[in-house]
Amino acid sequence: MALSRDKKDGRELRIHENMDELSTNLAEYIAELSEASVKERGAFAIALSGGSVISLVRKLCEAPFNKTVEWAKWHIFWADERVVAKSHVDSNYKLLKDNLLTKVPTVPGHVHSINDTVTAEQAAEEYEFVIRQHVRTRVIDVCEINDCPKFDLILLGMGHDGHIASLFPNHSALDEKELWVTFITDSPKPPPERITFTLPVINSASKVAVVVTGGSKAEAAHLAIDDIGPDCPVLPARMVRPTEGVLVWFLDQAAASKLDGAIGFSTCGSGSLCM
Ligand SMILES: O=C(O)[C@H](O)[C@@H](O)[C@H](O)[C@H](O)COP(=O)(O)O
Repeated sequence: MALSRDKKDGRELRIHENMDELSTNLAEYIAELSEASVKERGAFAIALSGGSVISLVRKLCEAPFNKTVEWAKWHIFWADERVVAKSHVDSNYKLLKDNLLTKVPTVPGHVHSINDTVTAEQAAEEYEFVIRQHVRTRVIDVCEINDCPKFDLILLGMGHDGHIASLFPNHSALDEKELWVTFITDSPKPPPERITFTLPVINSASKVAVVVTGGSKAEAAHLAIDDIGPDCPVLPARMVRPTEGVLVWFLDQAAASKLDGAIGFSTCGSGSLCM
């Protein structure tokens, strides 16, 4: 039974007993968002990160999701991507292609990967142009407050250091407020060259889901989620605070083990936790 705790400032915490429960809950969440977006806008604009979250997304290849999700309405982007060939083992495009895109009927023309033949700087520039085109046609919605793209869902993992997408602690990319897509050439997590959404784009999304599993990330999850006071190190994951949208954390019990009050959960109704 998934446990979840609604936090009053627009954030929700869902803690799961095991990976199968987490992957099922995540798939249900994504399928629900897809259905709502297609109904409302005729499209579902999703941006995904790389890492272990994609192994959990594989659940969407199974029944009922593989048949019930309107895959042809999906427009797929990457919240960050390594600047390597799309066939390279480090490519987030290859990761999603191998785990999802070859297994469900998405439309190839709706899969928007980076240009892997240019520099990181050029790839970021071109990717932003592609996103701008899709905002203009409203395939991607727009955030009325700041004219940023308003993705229906941005799906992120989190590193042990609290990085999200390719926004790493104390990196200048965190300060980028104008560009929608920027690039780095010194990623502490290899490979070094990456493009990444900037925080304004991430925080303009309708929904942001951050998926964190494993005890090695428990401290970062605590620092990212709990109210720690003014001396709290500001991890990139803590800077994910959607302006109008909703942030949902999907954690397993190991990753949640250092959260304040994590032991105080009790389930009520459909697995939602009543504080
Ligand atoms: O391209 C990347 O490296 C990812 O986008 C990165 O942000 C990833 O999501 C985290 O590092 C978590 O990765 P794991 O879940 O595999 O630890």
